Amino acid sequence: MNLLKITLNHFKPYWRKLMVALLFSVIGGLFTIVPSILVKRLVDDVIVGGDLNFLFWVVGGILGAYLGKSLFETMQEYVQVKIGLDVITDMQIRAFRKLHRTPMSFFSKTPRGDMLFRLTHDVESIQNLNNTVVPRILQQVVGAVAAFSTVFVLFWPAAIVMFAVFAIYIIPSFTLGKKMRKMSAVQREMSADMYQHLQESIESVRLVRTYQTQDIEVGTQEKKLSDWKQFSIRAALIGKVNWRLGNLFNIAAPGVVMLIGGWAIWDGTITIGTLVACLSFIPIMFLPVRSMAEHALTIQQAIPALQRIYEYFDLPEEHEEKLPAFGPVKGKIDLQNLWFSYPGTDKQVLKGVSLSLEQGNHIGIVGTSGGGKSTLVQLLLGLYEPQQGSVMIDDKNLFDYNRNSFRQQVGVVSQETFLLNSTLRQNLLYGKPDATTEELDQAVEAAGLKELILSLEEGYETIVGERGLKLSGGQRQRVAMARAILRQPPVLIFDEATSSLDGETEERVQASLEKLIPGRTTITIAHRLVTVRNADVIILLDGGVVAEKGTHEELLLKQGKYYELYRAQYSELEREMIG
Ligand SMILES: Nc1ncnc2c1ncn2[C@@H]1O[C@H](COP(=O)(O)OP(=O)(O)OP(=O)(O)O)[C@@H](O)[C@H]1O
Repeated sequence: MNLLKITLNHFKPYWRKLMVALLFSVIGGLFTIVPSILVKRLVDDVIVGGDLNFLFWVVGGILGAYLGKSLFETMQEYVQVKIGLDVITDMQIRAFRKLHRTPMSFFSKTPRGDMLFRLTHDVESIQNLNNTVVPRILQQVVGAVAAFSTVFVLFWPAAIVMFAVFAIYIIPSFTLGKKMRKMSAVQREMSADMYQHLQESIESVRLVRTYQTQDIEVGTQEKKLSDWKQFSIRAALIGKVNWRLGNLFNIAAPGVVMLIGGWAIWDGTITIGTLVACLSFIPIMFLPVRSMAEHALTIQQAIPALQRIYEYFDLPEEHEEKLPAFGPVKGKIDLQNLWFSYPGTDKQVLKGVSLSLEQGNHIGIVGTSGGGKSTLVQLLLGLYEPQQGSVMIDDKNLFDYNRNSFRQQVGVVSQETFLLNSTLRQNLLYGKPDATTEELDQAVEAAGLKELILSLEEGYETIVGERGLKLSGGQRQRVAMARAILRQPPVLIFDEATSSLDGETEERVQASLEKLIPGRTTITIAHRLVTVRNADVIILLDGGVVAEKGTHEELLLKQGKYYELYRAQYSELEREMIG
């Protein structure tokens, strides 16, 4: 990965602003050298030459140069901070967008903490570099170039000596810098790992309390922190050595310049003022180097951070954006001979599953736990691609189209309902942001949520709390249903939509669902057979194969696995009632 190339590409759209920043910094740099030149005149004309009138010019000039430098450098910093923030925003959004486009398999193998760390802390590290270090170093580099050129004109041997000292310094500093960069990358990984553990631990606080594993959790974090601490101490030591090295050369350079300068004055080649000016240029010339050593940590942290963000730019995309849109879905579904194992695993989850649904049909999928029911739905939604077989919707191969345009026309209600930490209205509109109030009211009514909304003081504007915890399971489920209804989707998928509810609530939710089904192709996954008994066809998935297929009555008559499940789930009396 070419870090520099990708970074420069990000700055490309802002090249005009960058030029402005550079111009300001060059003007600021010119003001930087004015005081040293005036000091030369002070020594030669005022102190040695006795021209006291010039003293006022010197003092006024130094003051004016300081004001000019401050003004232009502030303007440069302002422009650069703006560019920096623009670039950082672009990078974060690019990585975030990529995450939302990458195949689902990425999420099964990547810890959430790691993703969050990259999009927050790594971005922050780059921001620190962009906002403070880069503008300052640019000013200092421009100042150093101006100072070097002036020394060259005034007394070139001094410039050569300074350059040589600088070159000698750079070699060890470069080696140390390389080591620091490597250590910083490891440190970054360690920090991300700690963040991930903290996040997991806090998220699973109920589990931790129930199983009384607080001490294990804290112990694990302590161990991680201790390793990180040891490593950080070593990294800091190398940083300090690097900085001291910079200081050493900062002292060595004036010594050598004094030596050759003193000789040249004695020789009559230069004036005392020239030597004083040359000496006063030395700190300006070494400033960028010292600054780099001083900010080494920020710089070294930002490099792996950049690398980690750029890794996301290279993530594969689930499908090509340029694929054609699916167009209006009618609802004919034909899954042919699907073979599937999750990426990175060997286990065949689906082994040649086929099923066909005409538009408006209702299919029930039942079976043993882990039989592949949810996986089948994920394939149907194009979230994963089968290794073999085809997913045909309305006689079109789903994978030849932009899958998002198909998913937009599918209503999914699953066991786990994700609610935003926002108002009920916003949660409902998630299914169709541009829905009218009338459509919203109708969906709420159909999902049996009207009573609840009327009973709430703030109605639609009630905040449903983080993860919707202020709503009961049944209410959450109905919000999910209203979302699905709002879309008026031609295809509906219920994945254990009612399984976590108590009997009474389930019946009410089920009744709302039944109202939704007519005219739409519907797939219902359920453990409880009563949920699917009205389906046109039911398949029983067992170990990744369709073990049985038929209507509720046909499957009962068959007296196979479906019948066994039925007997296991219901008592004789219940069986008589269900039929
Ligand atoms: N993201 C994943 N990565 C790897 N394996 C997975 C993943 N999701 C599910 N599996 C495996 O695939 C198999 C089928 O899982 P699936 O969730 O489709 O079963 P299911 O029939 O819906 O089960 P249940 O009724 O318990 O919800 C299981 O063995 C499961 O361990």
